[in-house]
Amino acid sequence: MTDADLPRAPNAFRLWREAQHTQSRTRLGGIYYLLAWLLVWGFSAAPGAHLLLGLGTTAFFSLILILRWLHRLPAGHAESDLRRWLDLQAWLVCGNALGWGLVQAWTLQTIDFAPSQSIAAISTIAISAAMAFTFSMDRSRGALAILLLYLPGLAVLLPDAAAHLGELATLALYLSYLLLAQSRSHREYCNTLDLELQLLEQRERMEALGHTDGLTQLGNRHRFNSLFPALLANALRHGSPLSLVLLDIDFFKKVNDEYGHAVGDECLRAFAERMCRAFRRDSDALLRLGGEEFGVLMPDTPLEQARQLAESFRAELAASGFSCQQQWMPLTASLGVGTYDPLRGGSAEALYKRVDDALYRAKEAGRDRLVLAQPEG
Ligand SMILES: Nc1nc2c(ncn2[C@@H]2O[C@H](COP(=O)(O)OP(=O)(O)OP(=O)(O)O)[C@@H](O)[C@H]2O)c(=O)[nH]1
Repeated sequence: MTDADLPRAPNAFRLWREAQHTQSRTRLGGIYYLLAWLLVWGFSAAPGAHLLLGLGTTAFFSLILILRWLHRLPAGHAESDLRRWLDLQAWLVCGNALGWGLVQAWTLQTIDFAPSQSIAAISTIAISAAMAFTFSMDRSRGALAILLLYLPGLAVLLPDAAAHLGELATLALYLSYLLLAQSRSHREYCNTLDLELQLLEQRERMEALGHTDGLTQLGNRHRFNSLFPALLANALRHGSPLSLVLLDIDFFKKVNDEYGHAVGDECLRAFAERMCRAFRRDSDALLRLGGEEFGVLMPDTPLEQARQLAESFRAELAASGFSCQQQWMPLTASLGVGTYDPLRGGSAEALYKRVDDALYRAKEAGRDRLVLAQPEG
């Protein structure tokens, strides 16, 4: 998945990231339960005497291990799919934890497992500590999984609390430490996610700025250079025409010279706004190519349609001129229009040159006019 495919809305991004982290952080967890169980069983006083329990528990931990391994993330980032995936993964993790809690309780009350009690206890401490620090994506589910590791053992010790006061107090202390650590690692996880989201948004803003002309907010030359070949390739693939209009304000230098640069800027902004009103299709790309030169890329638009739109823009501009600071001044533009015909082929550079030549001829012929580009030779 590339950055362009990442979910854009913050909540969708968080959910998608949570699912990703949950997968990478919980995939291997199941193996430790299985290994710990084999140690507990293998070092008990009489493993052979508990063959059925030993094999059954081995099968249980193996099954959850396989299920956790096979439970792969959904391909897209549909919210309902991700939530369902997270729910099932949490069931598997909690089921694993409860299974281990029961093993721990079993060792505490079965005399044959007395020799492996410390193996079970160390394993519980190691697994729960790992859980507090790695399963930090979801605070309540992480806390539940930790509690499930300890509660069955505590339930066995509680009826004879007086005899186990020291162990119970230590366990309670350690459990509260774990829950605090898990809550803290959850906060840190959320902060990291916030930071990642901010970075992503900043990068998007920077990219947009790099493609936008600061004065008119139209796409800039950089945007044109990346968009033009892409739209041309698209036109070729779909067999549809792509029209290009180049527009150049006439005698713009005079506006600057007579009224000042600020009015010149205002004039460029007003020109861009008029373009936006004239070329309204969502698929049209409006660009400022530099100075007082503008362009419009019109996908799926035949020459005649592009000519009509461009011509009505020109006529309206010439009729209304430009008003600024309670002054009216004439404003006209020269235009070149051409179309890429996918049947004839040709490159982006060739189309640009044909339309630019047409614009030059419009200037040469006296300005305030539209000239059609020569057909592809
Ligand atoms: N105010 C302002 N002026 C700009 C900007 N960019 C370019 N210009 C000016 O636009 C003018 C373009 O002048 P020319 O290339 O001679 O074009 P023209 O005066 O429009 O003449 P023709 O195109 O031949 O009709 C120059 O004076 C540039 O300084 C800008 O961002 N703001």
